Amino acid sequence: MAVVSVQQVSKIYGHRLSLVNALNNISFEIKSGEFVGIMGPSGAGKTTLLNMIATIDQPTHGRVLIKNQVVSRMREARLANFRRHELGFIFQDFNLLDSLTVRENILLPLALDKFSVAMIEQRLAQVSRVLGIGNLLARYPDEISIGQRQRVACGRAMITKPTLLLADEPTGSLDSKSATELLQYLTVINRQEKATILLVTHDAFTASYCRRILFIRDGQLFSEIIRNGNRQQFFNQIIDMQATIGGGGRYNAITPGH
Ligand SMILES: Nc1ncnc2c1ncn2[C@@H]1O[C@H](COP(=O)(O)OP(=O)(O)OP(=O)(O)O)[C@@H](O)[C@H]1O
Repeated sequence: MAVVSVQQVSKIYGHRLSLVNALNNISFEIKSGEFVGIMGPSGAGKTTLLNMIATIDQPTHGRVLIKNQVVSRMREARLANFRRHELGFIFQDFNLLDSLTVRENILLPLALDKFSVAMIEQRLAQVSRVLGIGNLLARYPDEISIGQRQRVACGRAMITKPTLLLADEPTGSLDSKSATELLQYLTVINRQEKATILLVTHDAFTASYCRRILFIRDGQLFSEIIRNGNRQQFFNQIIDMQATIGGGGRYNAITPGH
């Protein structure tokens, strides 16, 4: 089943005299349980595309469906509810609240729902186990490492068991060891929790954990590669494609093998 269906989406920013065609008639689908990356040179339209799928922004033309619902035309009140139940977000800068404990941060998305205490505890235990943060629950964000903070942010994104986990440069603020750990956790989440994951990255090492990469350039789908062999081979394929597409990335690739 297609979890995400992007149908002939275009996005034009600006006014009559200064129009920017950020996305240009782009179409693709993401199936349930996939782990997909979006890559492309700076200005290619990656964030714009992620924002459309995240329901943060709306296309100028075309439509975006998530679980067969047209989110690109949904009214805000319904959208807020949809977002809260169906989507999980992981940002580069974590967005944790410093005045709340790790436990409170993770449970925040459940605050508006009426779940039983037993259900909440069970889900928290599950998420903490998958992410290895069970011993950090009583601490505050400034009492844990950067890598642990990103795992907590990941826990908060997962707590509602969202249909789709969206990540914008999730390893951008992490050192290579923490980045590797996070990517291994995302792989476990993808396999064990059957979470569909979509991430945007400039970094070939991060992208090599995905199973499929969509490359975009000038707001259009340029190419797509699917992982068949091991991660090192996929990493090399990604580097080759980056060279083909031109522009590479803003960040230096973290070399694999860490
Ligand atoms: N709010 C906006 N108003 C006008 N133009 C915009 C706006 N947001 C993005 N753009 C333009 O749309 C194009 C795509 O931008 P976008 O941020 O999606 O690219 P990106 O691939 O995410 O780039 P980067 O890798 O540098 O983050 C760029 O030309 C950008 O300048």
